[in-house]
Amino acid sequence: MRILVLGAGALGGYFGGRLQQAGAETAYLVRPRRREQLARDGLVIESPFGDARLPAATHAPGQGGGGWDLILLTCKAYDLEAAIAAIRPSVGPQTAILPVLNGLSHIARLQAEFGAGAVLGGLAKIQATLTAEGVVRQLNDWRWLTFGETDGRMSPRVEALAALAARAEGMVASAVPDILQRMWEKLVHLGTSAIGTVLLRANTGEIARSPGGVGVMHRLLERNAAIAAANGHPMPEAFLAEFRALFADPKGSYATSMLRDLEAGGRIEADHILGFLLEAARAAGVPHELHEAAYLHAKAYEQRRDAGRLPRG
Ligand SMILES: NC(=O)C1=CN([C@@H]2O[C@H](COP(=O)(O)OP(=O)(O)OC[C@H]3O[C@@H](n4cnc5c(N)ncnc54)[C@H](OP(=O)(O)O)[C@@H]3O)[C@@H](O)[C@H]2O)C=CC1
Ligand SMILES: CC(C)(CO)C(=O)C(=O)O
Repeated sequence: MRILVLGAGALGGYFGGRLQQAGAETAYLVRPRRREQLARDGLVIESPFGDARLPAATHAPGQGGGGWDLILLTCKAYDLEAAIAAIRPSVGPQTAILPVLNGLSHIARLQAEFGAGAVLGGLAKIQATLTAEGVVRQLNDWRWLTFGETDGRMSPRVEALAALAARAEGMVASAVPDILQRMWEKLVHLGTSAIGTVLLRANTGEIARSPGGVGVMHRLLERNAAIAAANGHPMPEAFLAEFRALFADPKGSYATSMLRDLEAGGRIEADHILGFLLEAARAAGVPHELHEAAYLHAKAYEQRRDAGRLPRG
């Protein structure tokens, strides 16, 4: 399978590298700084499932050529428009686009641009980061990539990707017939975790050990589940039980990529995740004062960051 990976950050570097190791012909569409790192050091992965240093073929955005079976789209949401422009010349009639971004609204945007049939649904459950030195570091043993056709068909192309990924070390990939339901579940999971950890600037254990912390997280979980249900995606009871337990665990150290990005002074997907959920809560008539506070907190952070007034680490 020929795979073009947009971005060689945490997820693009990790899953792209693992699929490359499994035998895919892989190239990375990257901007100049990352391109220099990859040319100098190769694609470096540090992982509980085995470290790797792989040769990485790279192309500049917009110059990836054609003939790709799959484009793995791994940018952050705030880079989506630039990423669309970067992959456009590489999308042919046989190319499937698999975005692994958190959130939901990018699917409609990609479908509007490339046609509904070109776009798969996808989600990643992993904790990974790209260090300043260009190392893709997997932070724990989470390694799940889930994808499927948005119309639920188990098509030859999703089966082929699942078969390739089954040969890859350090990842568990599943082709599923209900990817939109899975993406809503991920949004409830991530949305609750991100609102809580970003608003309170703490991981789930630190929140659970603080007065009222478990109650706040559980209220958020219920409200996000109510939003999903109002959109036709009720959360299964087993899913809710798993996350109630996670958010109540005083020994937990669960954090989100949004909290990591914010603590590093980086850009965050405030509109795509927090703004989206706030709008969806309003539309569904779900109480949303916590959503409002989290979104406001994130937008005020962006103001401060853009003005260069973040404390120096
Ligand atoms: N990290 C995690 O643990 C998880 C992340 N996610 C989600 O996955 C998505 C990706 O996150 P993550 O991998 O952490 O992000 P990263 O910031 O680590 O990687 C994104 C990469 O995309 C590149 N990129 C963006 N736009 C372009 C472009 N136009 N052309 C070329 N390269 C581009 C960036 O390059 P440059 O360096 O040039 O900016 C960057 O290296 C997000 O939606 C996130 O919420 C989901 C689950 C877990
Ligand atoms: C759900 C979670 C926390 C881990 O996959 C995530 O998606 C993130 O950190 O962005």
